[in-house]
Amino acid sequence: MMGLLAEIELIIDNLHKWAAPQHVKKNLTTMGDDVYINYEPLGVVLVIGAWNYPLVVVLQPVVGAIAAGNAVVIKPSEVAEHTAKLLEKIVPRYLDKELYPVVNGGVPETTKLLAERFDHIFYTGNTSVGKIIMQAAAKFLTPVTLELGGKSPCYIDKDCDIDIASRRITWGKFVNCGQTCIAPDYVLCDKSIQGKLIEKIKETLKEFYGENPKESQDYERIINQRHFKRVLGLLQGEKVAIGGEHDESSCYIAPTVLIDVKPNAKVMQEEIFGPLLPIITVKDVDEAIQFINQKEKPLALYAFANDKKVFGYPCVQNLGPDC
Ligand SMILES: NC(=O)c1ccc[n+]([C@@H]2O[C@H](COP(=O)([O-])OP(=O)(O)OC[C@H]3O[C@@H](n4cnc5c(N)ncnc54)[C@H](O)[C@@H]3O)[C@@H](O)[C@H]2O)c1
Ligand SMILES: CCCCCCCC=O
Repeated sequence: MMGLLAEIELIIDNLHKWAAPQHVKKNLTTMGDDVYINYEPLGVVLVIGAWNYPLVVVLQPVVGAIAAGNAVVIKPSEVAEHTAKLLEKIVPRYLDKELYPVVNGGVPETTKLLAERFDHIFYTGNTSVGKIIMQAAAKFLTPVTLELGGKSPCYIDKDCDIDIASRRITWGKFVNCGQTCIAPDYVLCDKSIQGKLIEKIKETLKEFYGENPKESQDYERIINQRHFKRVLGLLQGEKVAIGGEHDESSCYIAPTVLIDVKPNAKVMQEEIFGPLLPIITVKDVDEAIQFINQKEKPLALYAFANDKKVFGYPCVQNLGPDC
C-alpha cells in the first residue's frame, strides 16, 4: 500500500507539469509556427495484473492511466481470488463503473478481453504470457507495457561487508516467500566466502523468522499447490545448506539455500519465484559477468563490493542496483 499511496502523491504533485504542453525548439522548417508537444489521453487502457502483490500491481498502473485521462478495464489476477473479488466490490463504489469496469475470471475471460481493441495494454506477469499479450496486441498495433519477471543475479565480491550483504539478500529473497519480481534469484560469489555467507544468512533468518519459520507470523506461504509443486520440482536433486523442509498441505517451503549448484541445473533455467537461493561459486567479477551475460537480461541485478571497479562494468551500470 505504501508504494501505491506514494504513486498517487507523486502524480498529484506533478501532473500539472507532466500534462502541460512541452516546449519544442524551432528549426528551419518550423520557424514560422507555434511548436509544442501536447499530451492527450490514449483512450481505453487494459490493465492485467499478477497475484504476488495483488493490490499494488493492479492499481498502480490504473492510477497512472486515470491521471492521464484514460478509461481503464481492470483485470485482476484470478490466482489471488480474494483480492480480485474485493476489487470487483469496492472499485465501483469509488469510480464510475462504465469507465473503470473490473473484469474477473481466468484464462478464457482474459483471452476474450484480448480479442477486443484497446489503446494500450499494461500487463504484469510471467514472460510466457507476456508473449501471448504482445501477439494479441499486435493484431491492432496496440502499444503494450510488459512488466515481466526474470532471473535476477546477486554478485557478492569477496572484499565486501558480508554482514550487510547477507542481511539484505535474506530480506529481499525471503520476503513474501520469494514471490517478488525483483527478488535476488541466485548468488554468485567466491568459494572462500561461501561458508561465512551461509552462516550469516542462517543467523539473519533466525532473527527475522525465529527458530522455526513455519511458526513465524512474518513468513509467507506459496500461493497455491501448482506453484508449490513447481518450486519443489526445482529443489529436487540439489544440495541443501539451509532449510529444505516443506509441507504440501499448507504450501510451506522453508527458506532454503542450495550449494554446489551446477549452472545447467533445473533451478538455474527459470525464474525461481519461491524461497530457494542457489549459490554458484565464481573466481571473480569477470567470471560472474560472463555467467550473467549468457542468460536472458535479468529484471534486477545486485552487487555487493567495496571495490568501485565492480560498479564500473557496463552490465552492472546499465542495470543499476535496483532494476
Ligand atoms: N516487473 C514487475 O513489476 C512484476 C511485478 C509482479 C510480478 N511480476 C512477474 O510476474 C510473474 C508472476 O506472475 P504470474 O505470471 O504467475 O501471474 P498470474 O498467473 O496472475 O498471471 C498474470 C495475469 O495474466 C493472465 N493470464 C494468465 N494466463 C494467461 C493466458 N494464457 N492468456 C491470457 N492471459 C493470461 C492472468 O489472468 C493474470 O491476470 C513473475 O514472473 C514475476 O516476476 C513482475
Ligand atoms: C517488498 C517489496 C515489494 C515490491 C513490489 C514489487 C512488485 C513485484 O513483485
